[in-house]
Amino acid sequence: MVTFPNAKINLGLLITDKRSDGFHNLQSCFYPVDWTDALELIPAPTLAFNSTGLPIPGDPAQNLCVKAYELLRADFALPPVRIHLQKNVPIGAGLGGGSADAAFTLRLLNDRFSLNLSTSQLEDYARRLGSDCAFFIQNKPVYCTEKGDVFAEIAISLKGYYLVLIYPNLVISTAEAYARVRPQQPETPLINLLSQPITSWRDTVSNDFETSLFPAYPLLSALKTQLYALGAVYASMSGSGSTIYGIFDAPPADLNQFAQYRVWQGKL
Ligand SMILES: C[C@](O)(CO)[C@H](O)COP(=O)(O)OP(=O)(O)OC[C@H]1O[C@@H](n2ccc(N)nc2=O)[C@H](O)[C@@H]1O
Ligand SMILES: Nc1ncnc2c1ncn2[C@@H]1O[C@H](COP(=O)(O)OP(=O)(O)OP(=O)(O)O)[C@@H](O)[C@H]1O
Repeated sequence: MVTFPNAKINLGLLITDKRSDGFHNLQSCFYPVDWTDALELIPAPTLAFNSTGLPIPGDPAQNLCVKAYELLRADFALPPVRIHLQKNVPIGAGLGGGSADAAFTLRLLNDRFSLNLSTSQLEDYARRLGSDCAFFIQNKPVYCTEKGDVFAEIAISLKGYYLVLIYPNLVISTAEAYARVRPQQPETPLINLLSQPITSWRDTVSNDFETSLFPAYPLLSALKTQLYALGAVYASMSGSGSTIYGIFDAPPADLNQFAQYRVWQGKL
């Protein structure tokens, strides 16, 4: 069985306070994007994992796909499998790539071995693997709060818009990015700002990680400025970076200026 774990972008990201467990509460909208890895799972004599494509730092035995398998094997009599991951989505990019791989592994195992786990049970397992993981179980636009793993409906559709993602070959660790932020309660909840027309977002919808990361990495704010200069209706950093995205009414004319970076473009 093969599936295609996709990336996400954050439409706004407000970090409101630090929790007693060391994590941060946030407000954001997660929006799925069609930049994908490929994940294959087949029964095998022993558990095996390998990946192709972008190199994944760290021990393969600690890969989030393996962790997802082991999490379910602790509760169910799962047979051994061979997991193959073709890694395309950049890492340390704010695109949730590793989290998607973990969530899609849970979903594949649930389907392949008829575990009959409900959506909310799968989300509970996903939460144990990472804050972003639970989103990828339903994988639809949501408003999220708390650690980024509690979801509410949001009436938002960017259908018809065009998205450009620029990954500037810069790995930003999520933990380090959180360590640099100063949490702050917003005057207006993000959901109210997102309910206004997208043309207003440039002045109202922000990503709090930009405040601490842009001074350290001027390239990131330069990329955002370039996307606005190309006509983006809205541009921002995704998650804890380093990907900068632009939302356009129509495909932008000239992306050659980003040739040295990894660029993804497509319809939303
Ligand atoms: C930046 C976002 O991508 C926004 O969508 C997410 O909040 C990050 O989620 P994630 O990569 O799944 O993060 P996790 O693997 O759960 O946590 C990595 C590290 O980030 C910090 N962390 C993460 C999520 C959160 N709400 N508060 C935090 O402080 C913690 O130091 C944690 O040790
Ligand atoms: N399947 C996987 N894909 C990517 N990274 C993985 C995976 N499994 C484990 N990891 C580990 O997670 C680290 C990346 O985590 P990090 O949260 O910074 O990035 P991310 O998963 O690309 O998404 P985001 O930046 O949105 O959180 C890698 O350095 C790697 O050690």
